[in-house]
Amino acid sequence: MLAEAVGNACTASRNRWHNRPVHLDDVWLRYHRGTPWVLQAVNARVEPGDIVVVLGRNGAGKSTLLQLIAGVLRPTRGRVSDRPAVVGWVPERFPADQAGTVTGYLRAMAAVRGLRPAAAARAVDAWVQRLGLDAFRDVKLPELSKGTAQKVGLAQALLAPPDLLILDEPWEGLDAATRDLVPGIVLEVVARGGSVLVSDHRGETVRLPGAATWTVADGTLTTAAPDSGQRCVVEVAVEAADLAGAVARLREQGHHVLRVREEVGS
Ligand SMILES: Nc1ncnc2c1ncn2[C@@H]1O[C@H](COP(=O)(O)OP(=O)(O)OP(=O)(O)O)[C@@H](O)[C@H]1O
Repeated sequence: MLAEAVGNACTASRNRWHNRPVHLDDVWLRYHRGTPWVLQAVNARVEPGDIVVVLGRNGAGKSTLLQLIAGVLRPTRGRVSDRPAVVGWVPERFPADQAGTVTGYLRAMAAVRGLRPAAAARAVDAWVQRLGLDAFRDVKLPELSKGTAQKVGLAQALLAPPDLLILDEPWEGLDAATRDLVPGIVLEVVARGGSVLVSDHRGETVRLPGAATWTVADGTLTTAAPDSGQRCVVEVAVEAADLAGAVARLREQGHHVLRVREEVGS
């Protein structure tokens, strides 16, 4: 199901103009005729470079909204337009009841995303290493633990660098070590001009400082821009021989250097 959904999302959106905001125009969704609306009259845009955290209680409609933006669901009314060429979608629960091994599945997903076999193999190796999946390369998907399956779900979304990365509750299913990798992965997507949406019902937004927040409640969406006064601490390791120069450059660029210490374990 995921392969099909991702394939649909990719082909439906291929050839669209890159680096334009994704628009949601008067989007309404209900799952079945005659049932209550899950989302009503939603208008929003996701700019390139945006990080958006989607908040809301259980059942509020966060996953529904993310799936509409990913192109996995179609609005009942209204439209989602200007979705970029490569959309990475990580569902809340990776559907592990599929045939194949971890590497077999990931290579197939890389092919769905248009990677040639050599590039696919390189991308799979890189993400298998980075996400600590090496020991599970030849394990069949249904035999994976829930947390390991979630990592495969994350890897498949990153095989081709996504212009839009959509993570549904990444803090829920992933192990602690992988959760710690998520902010860095998000920043890499944004640094390349992509945008990222992350849903979160546990209030772990602190892991993504500088993000805009969207709140889903009673079928409506309320958006809030990032706090413009907020500052973040970035730890940067530099060569000791270049320390003075690096500190001077950071100060020239207007950054506040808080302290300098030796890197432990280097
Ligand atoms: N496939 C579906 N068919 C019918 N109703 C659905 C379906 N998926 C979700 N819903 C309903 O739509 C509403 C919104 O669900 P959704 O999963 O989007 O909420 P959520 O905010 O992501 O919740 P959670 O935090 O628990 O994941 C809920 O009432 C849910 O029961």
